Amino acid sequence: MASALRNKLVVGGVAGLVAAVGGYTYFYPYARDVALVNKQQGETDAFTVKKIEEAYKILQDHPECHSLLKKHLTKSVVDQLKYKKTQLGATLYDVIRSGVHNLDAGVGVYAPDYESYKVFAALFDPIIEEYHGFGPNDKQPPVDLGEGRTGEFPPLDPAGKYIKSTRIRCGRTLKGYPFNPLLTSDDYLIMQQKVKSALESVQDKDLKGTYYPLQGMSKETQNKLIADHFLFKEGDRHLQHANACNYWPQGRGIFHNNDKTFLIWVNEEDHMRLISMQEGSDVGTILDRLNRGIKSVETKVPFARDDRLGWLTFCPTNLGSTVRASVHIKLPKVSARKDFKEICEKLNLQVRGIHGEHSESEGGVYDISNKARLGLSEFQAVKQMYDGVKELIQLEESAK
Ligand SMILES: Nc1ncnc2c1ncn2[C@@H]1O[C@H](COP(=O)(O)OP(=O)(O)OP(=O)(O)O)[C@@H](O)[C@H]1O
Ligand SMILES: NC(=[NH2+])NCCC[C@H](N)C(=O)O
Repeated sequence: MASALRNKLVVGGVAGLVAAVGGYTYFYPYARDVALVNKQQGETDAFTVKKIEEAYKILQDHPECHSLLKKHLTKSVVDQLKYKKTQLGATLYDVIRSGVHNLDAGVGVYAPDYESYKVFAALFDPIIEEYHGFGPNDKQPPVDLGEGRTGEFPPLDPAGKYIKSTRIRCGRTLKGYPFNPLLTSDDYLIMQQKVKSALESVQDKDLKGTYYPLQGMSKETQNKLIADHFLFKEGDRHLQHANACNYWPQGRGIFHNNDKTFLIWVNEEDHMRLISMQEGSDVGTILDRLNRGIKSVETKVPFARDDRLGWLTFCPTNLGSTVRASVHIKLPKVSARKDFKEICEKLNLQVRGIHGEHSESEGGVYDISNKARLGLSEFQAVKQMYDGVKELIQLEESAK
C-alpha cells in the first residue's frame, strides 16, 4: 500500500521521494537501497574473504608493483579488515580491487562510500599519511578559497615564455550519495538532473553555460573536447576496475560556459569536478572564476564534507581541499636534468604528461601541479603550485 504526501511517499513502510526523470517516475527511498542494505548486512562472505587473501598474495608476489596499496596492505591489516563491511555493503575487496587489477598504480585504492574511510581506516590512514603528509590526528583546516586575495597570484609568466595554460580544479560530492561503485542507475539520472537544474540557475555572465550529457554526444564532439583538454577521457582502467564506470555514459556529462573557461564534469570520478582554465598564466583570475563558480553551485546542491577529511572524494589523493592547480609548461633546460622529478618532488609538485594523469609529455610540455590536497586550504594548495612553479622558472632562467 502506498500513501502519497505531496511528492513524499511511503511504500511498504519505507519513506521516500517520488522523482520524475526523463519521462519516468521513480520511487527513491530515503534510506538508500533498503533491500540491498538488508541483503548485504553481516560479515563479508567466505568467497570475498578468499579473494582478499589472494589479492594480498598477488600484490606481494609482484616485483614491479610499487603502489601505496601494496606497501600498506600488510598481513595484519588484511586480517584486521577482511571481514568488515560498511552499511552499504562495501568490503575491503571493493576498496583494493582497482590496485589489484592495475599493478602499475601509484596508489591503488578508492572508497566506495564515505563510511569506508572510517571502517577501513587501518589501510586508508597510512596511505593518506604517506601521500599528503596528513597524520591520523590531523584535521583539514577550514575552507579558505582565497576570496579577495586572488591578487596575490599575478601572472606567473607574463611574457608567455614558458606557460601555455593554467587550470585549477576541485572535486565535490553530493550530500547523501555514495561514490560511483554504489550508485544505482536511477541515482545517476537523479544526480544529473539535480546538477543540471542547479547549473541552469547560474546567472553570473561569464559562468553561464550549457550542460551537455555524454549520452547522445557524438564521438567526434567527445574526442575533440578530450583532445582540447576540456573533457575527461573514457575507459580509465583504474576507474573501471574500481567499478566506477557502471551504466556509463548514463548520468555523465559536462557543463561549460561559452569560452570554455568554466567547466563542470558530472559523475566521472567524482560526482562533480569544477574547473576553471584558460591560456596563459593568470592564476589569480582563474582562481577568482573558480571561486565564483563554487559559490554559485553550492547554494543549490549541498556538498558532503567531513570534519577531519574536508571535502569528500572517491580517491584519497583528492580529499581535503580537493584542489589541483596546474600549468602546462615547457622548461627545456630544467626538464632535461636527470633530477627533474626529484626537484619537483622537493617543491611538493607533481609532474604529469600533456594528456593528464598516466600520460606522457609531448613536445617538452609538462603538466605541473601541487601534489598535496589534504591538510592545506584551497588557497594554500594553489600557493603550493604557484611558489613551486615560480621557482622552476627561476631555475630555468639561471641555467646555462
Ligand atoms: N594547465 C592545464 N592546461 C590545459 N589543460 C590542462 C591543464 N592541466 C590539466 N589539463 C587537462 O585536463 C585534463 C584532465 O587531466 P587529469 O585527468 O590529469 O587531471 P584532473 O582533471 O585534475 O583529474 P585527476 O587528478 O582525477 O586525473 C587533461 O586533458 C589535461 O591535459
Ligand atoms: N585520479 C586520481 N584519483 N588519481 C590518483 C590515483 C589514480 C590511480 N588509482 C593510481 O593509483 O595510480
